Amino acid sequence: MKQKFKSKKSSGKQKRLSEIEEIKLLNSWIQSQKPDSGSNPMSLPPPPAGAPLGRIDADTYSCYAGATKFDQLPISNKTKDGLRKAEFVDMTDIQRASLPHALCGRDILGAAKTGSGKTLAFLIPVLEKLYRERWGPEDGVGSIIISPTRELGAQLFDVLKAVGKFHNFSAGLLIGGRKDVNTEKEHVNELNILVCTPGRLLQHMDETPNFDCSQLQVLVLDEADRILDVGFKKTLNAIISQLPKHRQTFLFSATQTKSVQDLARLSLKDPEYLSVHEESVTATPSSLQQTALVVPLEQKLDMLWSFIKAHLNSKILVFLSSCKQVKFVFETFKKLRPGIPLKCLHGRMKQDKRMGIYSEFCEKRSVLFSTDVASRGLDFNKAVDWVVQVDCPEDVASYIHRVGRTARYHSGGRSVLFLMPSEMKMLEQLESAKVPIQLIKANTKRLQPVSGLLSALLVKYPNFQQLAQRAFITYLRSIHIQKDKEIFDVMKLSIDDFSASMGLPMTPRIRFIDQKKRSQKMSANTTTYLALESSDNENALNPSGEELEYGDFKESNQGLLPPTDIPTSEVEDAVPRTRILKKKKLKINVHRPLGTRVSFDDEGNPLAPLARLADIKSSNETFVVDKDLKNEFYKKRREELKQADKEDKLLNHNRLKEKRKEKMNKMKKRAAKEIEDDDDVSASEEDRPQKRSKKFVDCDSDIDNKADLNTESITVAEQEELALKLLSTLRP
Ligand SMILES: Nc1ncnc2c1ncn2[C@@H]1O[C@H](COP(=O)(O)OP(=O)(O)OP(=O)(O)O)[C@@H](O)[C@H]1O
Repeated sequence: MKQKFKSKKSSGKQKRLSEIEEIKLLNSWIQSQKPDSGSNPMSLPPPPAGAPLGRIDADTYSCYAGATKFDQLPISNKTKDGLRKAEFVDMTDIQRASLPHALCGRDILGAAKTGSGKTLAFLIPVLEKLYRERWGPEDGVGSIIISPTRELGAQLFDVLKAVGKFHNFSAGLLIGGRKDVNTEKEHVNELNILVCTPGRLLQHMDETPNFDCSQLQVLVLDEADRILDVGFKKTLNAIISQLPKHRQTFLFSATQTKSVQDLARLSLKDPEYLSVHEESVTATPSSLQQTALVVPLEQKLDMLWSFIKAHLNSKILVFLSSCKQVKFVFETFKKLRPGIPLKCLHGRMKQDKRMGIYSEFCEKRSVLFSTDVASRGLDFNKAVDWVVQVDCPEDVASYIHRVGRTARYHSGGRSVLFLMPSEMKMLEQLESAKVPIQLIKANTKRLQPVSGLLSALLVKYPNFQQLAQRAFITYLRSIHIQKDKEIFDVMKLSIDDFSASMGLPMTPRIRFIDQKKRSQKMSANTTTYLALESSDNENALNPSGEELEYGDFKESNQGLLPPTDIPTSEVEDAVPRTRILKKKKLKINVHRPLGTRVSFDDEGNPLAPLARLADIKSSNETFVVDKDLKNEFYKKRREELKQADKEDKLLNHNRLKEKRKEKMNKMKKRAAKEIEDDDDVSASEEDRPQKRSKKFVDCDSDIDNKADLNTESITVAEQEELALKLLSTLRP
């Protein structure tokens, strides 16, 4: 037993010694054969087949910069074993270009087409850095890998587990939507590698006691351009401010940021910019066949239905622009049973369900309706056959990531983009960004209309009507908030036909469109009005000022992120007009700012009150309000209001006085009459209490007061009479 313990101890020591030896060798190899800064290792010749690797003699090492296989790199045996086990042998272009630089400690900005193996390009150097630093459990967080979505985080974590299988690091997946945040908090400080979404990471930074990243060695931003855009700006800035500046940083994406500001925010030090496909003829994988179809808005659902029916043996990923649309199309199509399993994925789903759907779609032939939550990074296990973009992506980058869910690594794939006639400019933008897309004509003869079926469904299942209304509104709103107004113009859409195509019996009224129409009319009349009211309008159009959801996705960037929760108040649809008006009357907005009341000029044009004070300052008809005049205007208005208030108070006071006087008169008259009656009737002594009791019961007929009756002081006859009177007051 003792011997066994001894031999175990000595084998552990042996292992440590050999690890130290290995690290020493790796460090010397890396340092001696460093590629030149700014060079692209892919341009170097690969080591000749059968040539010795690593140390050749005392001070000579093999050149690793031109390596084409993982085995030729100065990486640990543990990583090599992990790679081998996962069947990774040859490197892809981005791996060949970036790994030699990353291994020698440089910051990397890596760009390569979708599905080209960027994940390993940053995971291998993370493992190697910590290994060479002999990172252990007591050293805490050594590397943070940030992903914009939970699903991508989970996928990265799986690859890390596979490649790092033989290492001893502890790693954790920290993503939103998980209930076990408290357990996470207990263990997060013991983790060496964190794979996380920005929100969850910041939550730990804010809430977990003693959460310490001060020793961080490597920071990775996967889908860097997405994480650096406005949606994550605040969160990322808060995270960065808590990280040490002295670290290695990797930024990877298929559509990389080149913004100097972004790089400055991350304090990158002379980063290596490795864009391996920049010279490529196309920006998308060459094995991807891309087509576009002109589909008017009102035919989109018919086209999608027909497409699904014609591809029942395929794995299809369908992109729509909002959660509500995904829900509507998924629920209604599911009821119509197209003959292929349907699934949906969006940011409003519970995390467990999201993960379940993601894994199922990896395994089975089916149709997955999704928002942009599935647009980046996801590598669905068995190839996706088709990517269908029913709603136009917000920009070229978004298009590239969406279609990139198919044709990954060496496999092929196809994609189709539905474009409305008003969105044809997108085709030009794609072509100029080197996206080879072919415009084809839809065969409308084979179109299988679905609108009739949807109408029937909406009648049968009233809750579908609500779904349809919300989907209708969120779609229009998603168009409205797009930045590129040349492509996205909500006013160009045939809204009634669209509503009918969804099976809706009436077109829902939408405030922001009504407002837009009104303001268009007004802008024809007066520029002043618009200039003064514009900020108000904006609030009305985006009432929550919401951080819109992109998957997780309480994350903003108006374009990328599908607008999700439109308040139901924006739906004014099928409710009769009178009811709406009634409701509206009750809703008085007490917070309505002064100056939004509309006045009219002599010709009947609407005029904002302050417009009267406006001066035309320049020839381009900009109206400027004089500050003094404005103050005077408000002062006068305040005085007017004060005066009106005073008058109101006086009026009320007089009214109350009058009422009191009337009451007094009535009482006086009644008393006088009673005295008269007493004089007329010669009543006996016994009669008197009767009178008193009568007074009691008659008094306001208040039956609740009956307990106050002083029954002790009155006779039986009086009591009987009282009881009778009481009963008569109770009778209906
Ligand atoms: N060297 C390699 N040998 C074989 N397969 C690889 C290699 N590197 C990556 N792959 C495979 O290629 C596929 C795509 O890799 P990965 O997800 O890293 O692509 P990506 O460039 O990050 O894509 P995206 O831009 O969409 O995020 C994965 O299935 C991965 O297993």
